[in-house]
Amino acid sequence: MAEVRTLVITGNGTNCEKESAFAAELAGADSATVVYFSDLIAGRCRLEDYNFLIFPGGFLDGDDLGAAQAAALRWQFATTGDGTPLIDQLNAFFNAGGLILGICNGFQLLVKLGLLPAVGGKYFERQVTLSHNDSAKFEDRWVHLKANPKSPCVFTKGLDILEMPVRHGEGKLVARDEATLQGLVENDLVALQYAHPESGDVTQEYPFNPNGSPYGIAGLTDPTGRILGLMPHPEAFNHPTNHPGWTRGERPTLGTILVENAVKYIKSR
Ligand SMILES: NC(=O)CC[C@H](N)C(=O)O
Repeated sequence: MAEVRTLVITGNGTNCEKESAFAAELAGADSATVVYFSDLIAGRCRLEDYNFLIFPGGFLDGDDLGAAQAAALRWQFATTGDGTPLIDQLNAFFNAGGLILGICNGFQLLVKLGLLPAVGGKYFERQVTLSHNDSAKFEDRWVHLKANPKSPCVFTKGLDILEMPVRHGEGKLVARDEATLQGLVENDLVALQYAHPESGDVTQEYPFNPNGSPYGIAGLTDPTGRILGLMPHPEAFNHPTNHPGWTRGERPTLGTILVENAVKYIKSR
């Protein structure tokens, strides 16, 4: 049984790193370490020592130039203590079978880095982006999600309807053209979609779809299913009392089930 060594990367404006590490601990990970991006640059921490990487939510660089845009450039061009490109470590981490979870701002980073959706196995090539919500304002509310049973995603395996909070200003998936969007759907890279709370059907209706994302896209995976990026916050629903309906007896599945699935997957290898 493989040991689950989780790394949560913080600094430059993330704000959900502790909750993300807590979610991994709760899910049974053997360790969950929070490190600053600067620790990677200085060579004090190496990605090869871990097998589960979490990019947490927040406001990297204050969302200047677009959410996670500056951070994506930092990842692309930074070199580490020994002068080698940091991106090589990330590439090697993924090729060694590591799992990657990007939550909200972390999802924006994965998309801008081109790690998602990687249609056709083309990694580190930006294919889509996440842009301003149709409402043109920050959306802070609970949403219903439907997991796509056909998706290869290891995080959403066996799941159906989930509930989680969203809190973002730039959550609408935007592609160059309709064919690109179709490619995501046809390749089952859409892992999670906003759903109507009553029918459970995928929805474009505001506010159930909080940002106007086409096909209700709330989360994407890559062709291997080992990367998940999503706008909602699974780590923020780690106990029944987090849910607004808990005093009425509502007990939906915790958001942290996504992290549990990841931990189980690594342990089963
Ligand atoms: N909660 C988050 O991670 C927010 C992401 C980003 N800052 C946005 O507003 O879209």
